[in-house]
Parts: sequence; C-alpha cells; structure tokens
Amino acid sequence: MANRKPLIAGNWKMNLNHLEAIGLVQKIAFALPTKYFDKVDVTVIPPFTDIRSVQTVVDGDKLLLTYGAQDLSAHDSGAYTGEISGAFLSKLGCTFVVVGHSERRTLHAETDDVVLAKTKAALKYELTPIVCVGEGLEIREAGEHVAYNIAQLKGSLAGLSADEISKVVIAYEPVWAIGTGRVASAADAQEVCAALRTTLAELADQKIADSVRVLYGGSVNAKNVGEIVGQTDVDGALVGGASLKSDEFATLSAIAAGGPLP
Ligand SMILES: O=C[C@H](O)COP(=O)(O)O
Repeated sequence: MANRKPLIAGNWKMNLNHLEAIGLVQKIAFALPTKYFDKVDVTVIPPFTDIRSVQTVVDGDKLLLTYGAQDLSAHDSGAYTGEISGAFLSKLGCTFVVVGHSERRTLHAETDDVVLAKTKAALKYELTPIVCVGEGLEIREAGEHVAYNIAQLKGSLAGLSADEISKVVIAYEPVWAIGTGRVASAADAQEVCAALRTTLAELADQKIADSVRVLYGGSVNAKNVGEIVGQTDVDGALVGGASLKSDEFATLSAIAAGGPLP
C-alpha cells in the first residue's frame, strides 16, 4: 500500500474579494505552523480574481501552502468570453484546479465529456486536477450510489493514459452532503472512495490506484475530519464552508496531519 500524504483543499467557492483573501491566507499561515506541512498538503482554492493576490502572499512570505482554481476552460485561448485558460492559471503558480464540482455540473450543465476535456486541459498545463464526482440524494436513497460514482469517474477520465491518471486527485462529494451540515458517515465515505480506487486500478493499474489521492467532501469540519480521513481509502478532504474560517481550517488540517493541534 502506497503511503499517500493527506491533502486538505479549501474551496472558497464565490466568497471573499482579493483583499479578504490576503487576510485569510495570512491567518491560516499564522495558525498552522510549518511543521505540519511534512504530514499534510494544504491548498486554498479562491475565486479567480483573488489568485494573483494569494500568489503574492504565498511567494512573498514563502508559505508552504499551495493554491489553485475552482475551474478552467477546456480551451487554450481565443474567443471564449469569460473563460480562463489553464495556461493562465499555471503562469500564476496554481498547483491544483477543481474540475467537475457538482455546482458546475448542475448549475452550468457540465457533462462528463466537459469534465474530461477540462481534466485534459489541466494536465496539459501541469496543473493537478481535482476531479469531483458525487451522487444526489435520490440516487443514494435508491442504493445506486456506488455504481453512479464509478460511472461518473469512468466518464470523467475516459481515454486518459495510466500516466495521466497517476497525476489526478479524485474528490468524492455526495451532493446531499454539500453545504447542508449532513456529512456522510465515515463508512459511507470509505465505501465510495474504495470503489473509486478499484475503478482507478481498472483504468490504470493497481500501483497507480494506490498512489492517487481520493478525497471526501461535504460538510467537513474540525469535529468530523479525523474520523473521515482515518478511513483507509480517504486521503483528505475538499472543504467548503469550514475553509473560510482560519482557525477551523488550520485545526482540521492539523488533525489530518495527525496532530498535535496548533
Ligand atoms: O468543494 C467543497 C464542497 O462542495 C463541500 O462544501 P461544504 O464543506 O461547505 O459542504
């Protein structure tokens, strides 16, 4: 079994302007001393308009946390009004980019094909895509969640080479748990994350499947993160609401690192 370093990714969604972003990054850095970064990777995912400011703080203060973007265009450049190229994100020093978040799949009608195209664009520009999958409540209640997530993962990674698959991060985010306070049980998270890892082994190979990080997302906070990331196949968390609170985000990152609390 590969030794996967946990990843805590704070998806700020459409919150905080660039001045507020600077403040939050500084507070997180103050609350989470550098010693934790040996045991956990921590990244913040602000709105596009904040990224340059976040870069300035991270570079200027030599912070160990990384940053990324919430989306990218499938295209390189050109007449795509409102879109942001992976080339631009890479130039800004982004490490990660979220693709296929359920809010994009639902509100912007992003299909698996679109998610696949964006995943390819991310890899082209040496960004690590955090590829999101997750079922809605009806599918969960029908007991079809495992098959649904496997199909979504296969669609979102279709045709990628084993080498490309080795460079992605997967996030399992049940839609019914996002922003609702209704976190999946640790066993629920483990069930789907294990199935996704088995799927990665089918799409690539077992060694790669053992090395790819599979995150859980959905109402993660400092109280529940320990049990969730304690699961065999859960390698961290994609955190929404709790990532906007510096102390809570630092605490849950420290817990993912195995403590002690800062
Ligand atoms: O990307 C993050 C997820 O959508 C989870 O959001 P949440 O922690 O506010 O439930």
